[in-house]
Amino acid sequence: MCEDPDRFSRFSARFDGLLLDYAKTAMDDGIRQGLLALARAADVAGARAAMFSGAAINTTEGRAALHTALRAGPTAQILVDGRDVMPEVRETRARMAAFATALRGGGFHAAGGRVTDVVNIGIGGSDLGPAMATAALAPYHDRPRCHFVSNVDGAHIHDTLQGLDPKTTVVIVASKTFTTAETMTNAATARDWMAREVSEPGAQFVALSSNGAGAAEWGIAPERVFGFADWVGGRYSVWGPIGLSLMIAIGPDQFDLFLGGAASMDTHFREAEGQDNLPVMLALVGLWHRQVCGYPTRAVLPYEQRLAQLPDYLQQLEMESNGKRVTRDGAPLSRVSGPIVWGAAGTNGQHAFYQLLHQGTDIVPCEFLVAAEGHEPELAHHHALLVANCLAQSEALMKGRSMQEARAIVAARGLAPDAAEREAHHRVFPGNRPSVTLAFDKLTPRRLGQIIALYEHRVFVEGVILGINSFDQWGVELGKELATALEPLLSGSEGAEDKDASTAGLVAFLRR
Ligand SMILES: O=P(O)(O)OC[C@H]1O[C@H](O)[C@H](O)[C@@H](O)[C@@H]1O
Repeated sequence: MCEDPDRFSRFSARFDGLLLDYAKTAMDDGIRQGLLALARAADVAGARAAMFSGAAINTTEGRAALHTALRAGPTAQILVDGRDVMPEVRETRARMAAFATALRGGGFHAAGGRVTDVVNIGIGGSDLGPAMATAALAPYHDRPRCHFVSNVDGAHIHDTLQGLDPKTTVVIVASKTFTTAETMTNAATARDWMAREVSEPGAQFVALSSNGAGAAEWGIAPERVFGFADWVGGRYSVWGPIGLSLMIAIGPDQFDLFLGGAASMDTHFREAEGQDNLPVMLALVGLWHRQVCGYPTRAVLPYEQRLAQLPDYLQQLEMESNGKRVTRDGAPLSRVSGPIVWGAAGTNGQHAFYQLLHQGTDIVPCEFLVAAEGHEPELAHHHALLVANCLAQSEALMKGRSMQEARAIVAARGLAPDAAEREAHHRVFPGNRPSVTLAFDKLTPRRLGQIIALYEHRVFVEGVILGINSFDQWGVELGKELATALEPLLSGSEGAEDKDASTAGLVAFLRR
């Protein structure tokens, strides 16, 4: 892949301020044509049209997957079961904006006056999206500090609430179902904390949920409940009410730009042809690596500290969507499921796990993300070093270092021949390790919206070609059921005799 001087122009695609470079993969014209033919054969275009139209494509749950409606423009009309859903979407967005504006501007009065801190309590899709996006857009924050609590481990809520003033804190309970055990446990703890100093704690609680009745029963007044339909999947929900903490942090105008970015990616995904279509090409490269080359994992490596949570976010988006063992019809999948997604921010990962990326025996396709510009012009030298590191890594993965080159390096050290030969082996890099780079001008709200939507559509295309339903998540159920049954065993009210030996032994040890 190093020799062809035209590779970059032939194996890259652009949209707006984004550039997708996949020239550092083993892709060639023939492979790309074959993959595009595969997409046509799987009728990706038809599935895409069905998704955007509001058809019930989430067949196992009998509902649409219409997160794109949450970011659709002011004139859009989208019918679900014959009814236009957009008036309600717009009305909720306007209510969110009014609430966020009041909270940011001091129009909302907490017991102690102006709100200083907002705590979002949620887990999975009700946490990862807003937490990731809020961290990503830190340069655009100008009002209350936003905190995120997800883990049922009491340490999480304890450490977050410590130091906050209940009289100037607003708690957002984010849960599509309003039944998730972790979230409801944390929400009750937050309410107790607030009740110690605030006479009417319910007035400082907000609910984001599809279960309006559940929120009302929990004591949150309807004016502070922001609802959404069941056709918004948890991991696709940052664009609507679940994004309220982000909207509070950056303001409704910047939030609109975030939505506008995603909407522009939607249009690009619907209109761009073949290899010009970024989500399609990202998906096809992913399928090529996983299904054809057989690489089991993919590393996501943002060279942007504020995107440090992107790998976590993408783990849910991709692995909960495409980690399935049966097709839409319930037949066993004749291929492997989507890859294991993992990663960390560069340059930190370089000093941790890149050793394996360069010299381990498994090949891990890497996905680098990097911006041309940072938000700290006074620290431009940091940014130059950051970008140099990003490009150096993909270059090193591609080029490697031959035994001959390693020998030359070792020779300069004047070692004895045996020792030199031994050491040279350690200094060989096999190279030809594939990577993709998503480069962009600057991590603005619009660009972040585009990047997230790009990944959503990539997951969709991969799911369609694999023939699976990317919008359900039955695989998380069993653990939840068993946890409910185990809790009384751990609190000691029931014996663990019926459990397997390992579980019973662990219960006995952990119960003390
Ligand atoms: O928003 P909630 O209903 O509380 O659900 C939170 C999360 O929990 C579930 O177990 C699912 O695996 C996730 O897709 C979901 O986002």
